[in-house]
Amino acid sequence: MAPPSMMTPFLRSGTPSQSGEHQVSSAVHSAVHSRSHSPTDFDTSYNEDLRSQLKVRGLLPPHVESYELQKARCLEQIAQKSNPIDKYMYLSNLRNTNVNLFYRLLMDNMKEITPLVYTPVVGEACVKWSHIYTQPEGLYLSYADRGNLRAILDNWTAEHVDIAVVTDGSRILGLGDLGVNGMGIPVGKLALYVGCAGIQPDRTLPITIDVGTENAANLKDPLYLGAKMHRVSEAEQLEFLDEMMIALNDKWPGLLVQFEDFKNPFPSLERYRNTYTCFNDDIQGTGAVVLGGTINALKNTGIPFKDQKLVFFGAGSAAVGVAKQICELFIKSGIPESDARKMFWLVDSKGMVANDRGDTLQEHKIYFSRDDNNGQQFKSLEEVVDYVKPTALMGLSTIGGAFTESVVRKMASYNEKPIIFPLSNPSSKSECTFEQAMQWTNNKVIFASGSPFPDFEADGKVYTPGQGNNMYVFPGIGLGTVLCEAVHVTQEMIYASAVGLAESLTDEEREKGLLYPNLDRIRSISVIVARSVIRAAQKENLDKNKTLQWLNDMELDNYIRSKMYNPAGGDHSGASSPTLEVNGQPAQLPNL
Ligand SMILES: NC(=O)C1=CN([C@@H]2O[C@H](COP(=O)(O)OP(=O)(O)OC[C@H]3O[C@@H](n4cnc5c(N)ncnc54)[C@H](OP(=O)(O)O)[C@@H]3O)[C@@H](O)[C@H]2O)C=CC1
Ligand SMILES: CC(=O)C(=O)O
Ligand SMILES: [Mg+2]
Repeated sequence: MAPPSMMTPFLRSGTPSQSGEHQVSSAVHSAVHSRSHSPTDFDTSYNEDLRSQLKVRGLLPPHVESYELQKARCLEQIAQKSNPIDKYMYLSNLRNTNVNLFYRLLMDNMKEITPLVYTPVVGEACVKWSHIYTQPEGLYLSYADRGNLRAILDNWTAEHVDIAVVTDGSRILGLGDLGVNGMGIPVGKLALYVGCAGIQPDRTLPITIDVGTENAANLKDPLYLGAKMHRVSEAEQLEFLDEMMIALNDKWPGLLVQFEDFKNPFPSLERYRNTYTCFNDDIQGTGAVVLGGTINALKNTGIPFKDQKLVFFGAGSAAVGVAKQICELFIKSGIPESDARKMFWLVDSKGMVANDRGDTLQEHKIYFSRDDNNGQQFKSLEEVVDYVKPTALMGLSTIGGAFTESVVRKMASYNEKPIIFPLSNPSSKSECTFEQAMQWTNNKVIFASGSPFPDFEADGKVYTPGQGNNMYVFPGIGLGTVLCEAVHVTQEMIYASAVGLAESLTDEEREKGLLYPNLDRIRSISVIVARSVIRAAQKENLDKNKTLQWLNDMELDNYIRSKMYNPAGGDHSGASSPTLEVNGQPAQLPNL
């Protein structure tokens, strides 16, 4: 996302940035006119009238192009780049110079482009961030600026911000502490907010807080863009976050803050969930997306809930978030809580999580810690799988390849249809691949992974893997929260998003045994998720926008669609009137 000063046609305010606007626009294009141009003015699809209005006649090549031609050029250029990081950089540049074209391209080619702007390629981009950096794409809040954060927010000139995604860079995907190089994650998540749920691009704000890093390579790297210091203490970080939350809500009251990729995300979630409008995507969004897929997977096994046994490899924020959401499904189905929590076995770096293991368990592991292992301790995943004989195996460990052939074959020997979800990101950290899971289970596996894998062909049949990635829910959670102006994001709203997702499968998708809908339908899925979230917020009386209560579901869906950003036409669900403005007036859009 370009800073708003680089996106003039979307901006409703004419407020110049304190420092950036003149500098940025002159860097893009020498100021040959009194009116400084935004990069977004340079769109070859603009017709003659619009070119005149914008004073860009002569600055653009003469041929007025259809979107199809523009798209063909973009796709050709992407195809010509020989490595993923070059494709990522091309797309970043396109987003910063022609936001409409970027989002049309993304929306029309979700399956192909999402992996280039999100997992897996965003992982590589983050690792290399300080080396591939060309321009600011979000707000960097430095520890050195504590006490002054409110003033720094004024440098971001957007009049409105609906959603901010914030990371401290301490656990970027499964790649560890990347410090400020983690900026690729808020940028990528917000691109999906726009592409998947139609949040207005100029109302999104990627934030990376720089509170140090423990990444030794970054600390030594002369090109590293963050402060060369070790991380501040947990208490100091919380104090900094307190200041940030106050400042954000002062500048943009009621904005939604999404916390992302914190190594220890529990303290901030507990601290802010009942005070501000916020959620943690790794605990709650992941919990919801995996619950949604699990609801469909459990149906496919035909095994009653009470007989399900789930082993989690990894017992961090994502694993516990997922286990809690699935546990809630069991409880809501009538299984007593004391029995439901016993259907889960967690495995961390020290082995199976049990009360008598001899170490002090972190707070978040205690709920699912076993007390029925009669003193037996299991160090390896395989030992736990032998002991439990699970119906489902979930991977949220950051350990690529951890679901070995032996483990996966055992899952297949215990189950007619084993559920195996290697959910760690990016692809290099996936606990196994789709191909491996298929081959080692004789194609019986019910599968979803965090990062995308290609289809697998066997016996003349094409099998499609599920992608259990929170990208299926966080855009809709955000959209619903923003539209009904929910004051908090509650567990009921998160749970509702999962149920909405699970129910969004078409009959055809169900017949094929899919767990998640086709990604090409993501905009309509986000409408369903948003509606589910809004209804849940209304039930809890957390919605400030009461007018939506009067709408039936069809009317509410139409309302949601009408509010979704749509880049200048195209046959996308949720098409709304274009947002392009010229000198504060709605622009006549070219007929694309
Ligand atoms: N698919 C999706 O949508 C999402 C996927 N994820 C992915 O999940 C992964 C984990 O994220 P998160 O929970 O936040 O990270 P955490 O760091 O909080 O958790 C990682 C967990 O894995 C355990 N672990 C690490 N090494 C081993 C090992 N060798 N053997 C067994 N367990 C091990 C850790 O053990 P210990 O507790 O002992 O340190 C910890 O419990 C990441 O790869 C992330 O990309 C996250 C969010 C969404
Ligand atoms: C997808 C995601 O949020 C993660 O891997 O952290
Ligand atoms: Mg994450």
